[in-house]
Amino acid sequence: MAVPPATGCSPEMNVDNLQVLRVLGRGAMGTVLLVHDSSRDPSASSPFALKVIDKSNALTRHDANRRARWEISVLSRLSRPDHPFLPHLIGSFETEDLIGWAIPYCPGGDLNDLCHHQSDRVFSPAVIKFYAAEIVCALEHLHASGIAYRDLKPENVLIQQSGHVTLTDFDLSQQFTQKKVVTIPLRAQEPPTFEADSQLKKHRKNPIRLISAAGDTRFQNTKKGKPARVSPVIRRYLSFSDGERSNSFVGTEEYVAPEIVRGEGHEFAVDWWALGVLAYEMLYGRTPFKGKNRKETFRNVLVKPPEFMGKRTTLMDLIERLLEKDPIRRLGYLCGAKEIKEHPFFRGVKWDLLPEVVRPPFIPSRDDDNSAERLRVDVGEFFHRQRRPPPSPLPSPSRGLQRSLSLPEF
Ligand SMILES: Nc1ncnc2c1ncn2[C@@H]1O[C@H](COP(=O)(O)OP(=O)(O)OP(=O)(O)O)[C@@H](O)[C@H]1O
Repeated sequence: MAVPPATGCSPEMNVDNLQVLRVLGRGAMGTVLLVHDSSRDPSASSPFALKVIDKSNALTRHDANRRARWEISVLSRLSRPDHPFLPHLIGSFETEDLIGWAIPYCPGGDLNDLCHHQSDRVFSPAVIKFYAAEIVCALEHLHASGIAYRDLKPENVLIQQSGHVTLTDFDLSQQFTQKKVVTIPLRAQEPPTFEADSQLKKHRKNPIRLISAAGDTRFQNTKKGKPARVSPVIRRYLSFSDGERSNSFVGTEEYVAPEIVRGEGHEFAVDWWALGVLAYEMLYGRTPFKGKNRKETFRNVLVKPPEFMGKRTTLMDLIERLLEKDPIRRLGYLCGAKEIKEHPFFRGVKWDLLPEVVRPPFIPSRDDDNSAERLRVDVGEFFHRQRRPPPSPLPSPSRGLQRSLSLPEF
């Protein structure tokens, strides 16, 4: 995969004009800052998000540069034309120490934060329908561009000022040059049985992001995750007669599809699996396969059917069909997003009008953001300060007192 220079495919930005307002988030790969361009927007009325990789960081430098370039190139492709639920690239820069790229700022935080603010940490089916529908549209666009996202999880679904979603973080995505054409028919599925139970309200702790390359060198030696210890890795290329597939182990533990755990080739269907996990999490407040440890989680991913509580609904049916262990039988495998959009859970959704919905379930308040404290330091200086070793601790008052008290003895 050719990785272009950071600024080779996007409007170049002058880093000296970029003023940091505050830190939006820190990921395994870089720091995301809220910035404004002091030359074009001195009053900071239209700030944007700037993701910056510090090339001098020993922990990330092995492949962060390469992944940064990849993310920039994906974003620049997504910007032609823009999609309402995907970010577009505002611009990028590269200096001796830093690579940075700007995307629109999403002031509503992510779906994980939003879920935590619900009284019982779950969303109603109507809210799930709204967010799932927008995510389906975003994935449809990515897949039509030949890109498998491979990192769908609530933390990567950001909420725009309008309340609509934006997917973020494309460094694990992969381009497939060949389009999938499949002729294998879906087999009929037995209707499952369900136990009545109260809704589970526990929430998953921070997921561990996994990247272990089995043939994909882009993801080796990264800080982001420990290698997955799934053995033996059996690759059954022959079970998939068509199309191009990746054999890298990539994704976030609780969201990885069984074919990734098995080390088989995988492609776009891994995103439909992750959508099933996400929809389950929005419904029950926990992911469906989480075990006591990674080994148990993977075992559950491979063999455990998802448990559903309560009266059978179309949402449960959708989730179950997305969480089909065999990717060939999974909803979305044969005809992509079209199949998912036609599922009864989405009945009544006016897909073309989704971006125009004026009252999404949650609209961030503008006041929250204006009241936040602003740093107002330029990007270069911000990272310069970050690299400085922490000052040595001052003597504690009691120690200082003891020392001064003991002075007369000398
Ligand atoms: N456009 C944005 N608007 C607002 N906040 C953002 C934006 N992009 C990223 N963030 C915040 O920064 C955090 C880290 O961003 P991101 O996931 O892209 O970084 P990363 O280094 O790739 O992290 P990861 O560890 O998931 O790989 C996000 O969880 C989010 O809170």
